[in-house]
Amino acid sequence: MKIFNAAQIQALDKETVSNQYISSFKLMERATTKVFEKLQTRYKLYQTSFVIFCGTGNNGGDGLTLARLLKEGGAMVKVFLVQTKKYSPDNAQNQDLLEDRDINVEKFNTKSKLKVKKDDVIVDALFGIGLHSPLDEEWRPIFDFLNETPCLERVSIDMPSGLLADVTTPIEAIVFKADVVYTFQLPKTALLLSDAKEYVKELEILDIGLDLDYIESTKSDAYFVEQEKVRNLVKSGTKFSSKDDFGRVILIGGSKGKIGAMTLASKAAMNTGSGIVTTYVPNCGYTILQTAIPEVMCDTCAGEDYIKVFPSVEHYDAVGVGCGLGLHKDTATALVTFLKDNKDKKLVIDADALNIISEQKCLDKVPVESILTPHEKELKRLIGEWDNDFDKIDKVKQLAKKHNVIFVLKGAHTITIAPDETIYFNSSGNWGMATAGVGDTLTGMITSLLGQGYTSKEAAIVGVYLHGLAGDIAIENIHPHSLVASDLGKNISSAYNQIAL
Ligand SMILES: NC(=O)C1=CN([C@@H]2O[C@H](COP(=O)(O)OP(=O)(O)OC[C@H]3O[C@@H](n4cnc5c(N)ncnc54)[C@H](OP(=O)(O)O)[C@@H]3O)[C@@H](O)[C@H]2O)[C@@H](O)CC1
Ligand SMILES: [K+]
Repeated sequence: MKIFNAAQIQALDKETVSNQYISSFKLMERATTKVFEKLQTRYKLYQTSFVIFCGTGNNGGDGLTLARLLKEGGAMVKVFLVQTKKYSPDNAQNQDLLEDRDINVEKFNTKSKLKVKKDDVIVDALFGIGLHSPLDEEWRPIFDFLNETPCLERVSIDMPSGLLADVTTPIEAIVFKADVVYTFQLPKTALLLSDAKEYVKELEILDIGLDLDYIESTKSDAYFVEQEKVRNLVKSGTKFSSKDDFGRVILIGGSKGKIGAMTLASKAAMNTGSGIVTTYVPNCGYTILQTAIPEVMCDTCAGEDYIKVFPSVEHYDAVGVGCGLGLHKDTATALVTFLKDNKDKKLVIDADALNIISEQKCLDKVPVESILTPHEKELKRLIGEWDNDFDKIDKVKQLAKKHNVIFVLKGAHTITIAPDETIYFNSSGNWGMATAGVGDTLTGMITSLLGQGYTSKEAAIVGVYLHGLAGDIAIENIHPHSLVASDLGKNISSAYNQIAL
């Protein structure tokens, strides 16, 4: 699914109205009906009272439409409407339709005293994608009230008001803190970034039937990766496949006390479908690995507790480096030599291998089309501080382009950034996955896919999605708090099955 900026969405809105021969009023009704249907399943309408805050534009128009639909659905509804001289035409038309409906509509300004009861649902329909700059300070008392007053839940239509869709919103800006945001048709970049975590606790994208031809023909560099995209990329075996067809991969890493990372990565590589997985660990890991995973071959180096020499990787289709590797200076020297000696080998680089690359300042030695999978701290060591998420993405984009490598920035919507400056936000996964070893599992999975013949970009996109989906399937039976990295490995098979459906 493409991600559009606000201007592109507004153009899409116009194209839809023109190509589908409908009025913008009808489109608003269609969009809001989708929100209404969501609220209908979220709450028992006849027992719930909604206080809807409406702005002066079409976001406010959605709020007014919703008020009518909720009232018809049996809910109690109260509307606060921003006082102004000029409302958008669809907003004004929906105001007219509220007359004689026994809905209390109260006009307010930034100095007004508002009232919400503790079991009301607050609906924020103040500003949507028409917001052109951060809100003025005069709005602070209103938003402080909306964000702090006790209520049942906070719902935003399209955008949490105050959040800009496709450029950064300053940290101190005034923004509504939504429990759930129902956004129309396509996600907006700001909704997917961790900077917005306080404002978007849950996100749902509602298909409102906007013009598909326009979406198809409009260029975008950013995508939201969903199941359908991954389904089209996943390869399957044939009756005559042999283990050689599924790639031979090697995972290099481990140090005393961190062999578990290699166990997780190797097991995940097997479960993702590699024909043959070899692990290369220091001596202390040999018995552990051979006992833990009979399917994996184990090779060791001269070092007892850490890796002193890297192996030859000539005969492998893909190489994963870094899980549990440690930062011993001999390991660091060996890694730098390894990078220099294997310029033509695409690598998956994670954890301490990334930390060593930062310390040794040798990103330029990383083979082209390698995949780097840093979490936030590892990324900071690589690129330094950033001002905000948009700045972070820009910096990584430049680096990916300069070195011709892929970055996988692990997080809530793990972001894959390719050297051609395309960006992929992942849609699968859950908070239970914020636990040790989950990154090692991902490294094993991506390495496996690379070994199976996926391009680097595909391996990253598919690996990240599959990994998140395995986590989502795991929490069907395990509480997110109790999820551990091994649960992901166990559910890769179910994730494949679900994608194939
Ligand atoms: N996409 C779709 O297909 C569909 C979209 N739909 C809905 O339309 C919404 C977009 O509506 P929209 O364009 O009318 O803009 P909206 O967000 O209501 O705000 C406009 C008002 O805010 C004002 N304003 C702006 N910045 C400001 C600031 N910093 N501080 C103060 N004021 C500021 C601005 O003022 P002005 O720019 O005129 O000076 C204007 O008065 C979209 O989010 C979705 O909910 C659905 O109905 C149907 C399908
Ligand atoms: K809103």
